[in-house]
Amino acid sequence: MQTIVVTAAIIKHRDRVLIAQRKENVHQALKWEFPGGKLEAGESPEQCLVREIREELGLTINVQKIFEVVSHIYGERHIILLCYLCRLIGGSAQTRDCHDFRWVEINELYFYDFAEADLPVVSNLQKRK
Ligand SMILES: Nc1nc2c([nH]c(=O)n2[C@H]2C[C@H](O)[C@@H](COP(=O)(O)OP(=O)(O)OP(=O)(O)O)O2)c(=O)[nH]1
Ligand SMILES: [Mg+2]
Repeated sequence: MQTIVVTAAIIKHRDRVLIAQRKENVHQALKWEFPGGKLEAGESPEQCLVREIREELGLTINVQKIFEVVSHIYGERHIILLCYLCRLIGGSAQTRDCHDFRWVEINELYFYDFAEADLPVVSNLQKRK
């Protein structure tokens, strides 16, 4: 089994959080997630998140602190998901490398079909609201 390290950004802005929908024809296609991606060689998790959020949504963020670490197995893929609280510092979101995105209230997160690894993160966000 392969283990991959993935970063995910919880970007809160005016009582809403940014969620993204994964593209068609990728792992977990069309599921909703906290945007981010795989750590590349030599990169810190913070650098990875800043890069991924620019690539996928065209936004500039500050990575603030770790919120949750999730270990999840999807068949033959084991992911370690590092979820960070982030602050938006520039840009307005565009669908550069995602299918869609939404700014949603924390109590609306339940309406979206999230990737399985995100379910504990969604419920923790709702608890700590
Ligand atoms: N970014 C992100 N990935 C997640 C979340 N939940 C979840 O199960 N994943 C999984 C889906 C994928 O198997 C893996 C992340 O891969 P990815 O496809 O986003 O990676 P990437 O952005 O670097 O894209 P690529 O270069 O591989 O195309 O983690 C989440 O909330 N955010
Ligand atoms: Mg990604």
